[in-house]
Amino acid sequence: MTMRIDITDVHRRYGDVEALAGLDLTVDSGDAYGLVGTNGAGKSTLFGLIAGHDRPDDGRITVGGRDVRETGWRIRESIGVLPENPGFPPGETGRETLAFHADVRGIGSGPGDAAERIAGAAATVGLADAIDRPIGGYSKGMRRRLGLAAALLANPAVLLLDEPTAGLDPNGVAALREILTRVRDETGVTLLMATHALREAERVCDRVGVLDDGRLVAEGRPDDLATGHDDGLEGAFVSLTGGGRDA
Ligand SMILES: Nc1ncnc2c1ncn2[C@@H]1O[C@H](COP(=O)(O)OP(=O)(O)OP(=O)(O)O)[C@@H](O)[C@H]1O
Repeated sequence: MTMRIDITDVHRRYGDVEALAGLDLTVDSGDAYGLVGTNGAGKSTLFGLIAGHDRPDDGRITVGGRDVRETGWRIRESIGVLPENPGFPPGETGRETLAFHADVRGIGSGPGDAAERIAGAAATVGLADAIDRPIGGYSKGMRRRLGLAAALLANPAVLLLDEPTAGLDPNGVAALREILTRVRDETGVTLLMATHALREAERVCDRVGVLDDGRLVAEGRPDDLATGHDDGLEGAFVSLTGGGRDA
């Protein structure tokens, strides 16, 4: 199953700060969309709203045509989230942590079902051999992949990835890219990825949107956006966001 994301005139204010200022954005079913923006542009705020952890002050967000505020847990099971820094207990094994996530989210109703999902998700992210080792011994890339396995447990139709490659070495970045490409090919999942890694967005995403001060200031295919800029997408980003003044 795959689902489209529609964000229409969404506002979210924190006191005087307007984190999202009338955001309109659509991610087509099965597309990979890269949301790039300056620090504080509103990316994490948007993810919290889509995942149903927070509510917009105005506007509407639908996933698969259903309002994320009204449809409760069933729609949220369709959305997998990889937070930038998933906190995992270092003394637990990967399997114990995934079992906890499956339990909390009610994944796997029949006997053996959750265990099967856990083994499948671990294999998908290349952690089958490490799944019974304590997470304290995992590298950053392995912890990120464990976070991805947790997000994949429910076989989501939509994946939200917040800075998935931040802090990873080039091998870790390549491994994550390979996994995401495979998951997309196999499941047709819709992917929305917030990132500062512009070259990665160029490689992975069908479309890229530039978020600045809570609004989308440009979007398109990465090569179209990059056209006319010596530094490709990076040059386009700098000129669109005023040189990254908050960085
Ligand atoms: N809980 C909060 N209370 C007050 N202000 C907040 C809160 N959450 C976010 N903000 C503000 O809203 C704006 C958008 O923040 P957000 O974290 O969504 O941006 P971001 O694009 O994810 O940034 P980064 O790239 O640094 O992670 C910022 O000005 C931030 O300071």
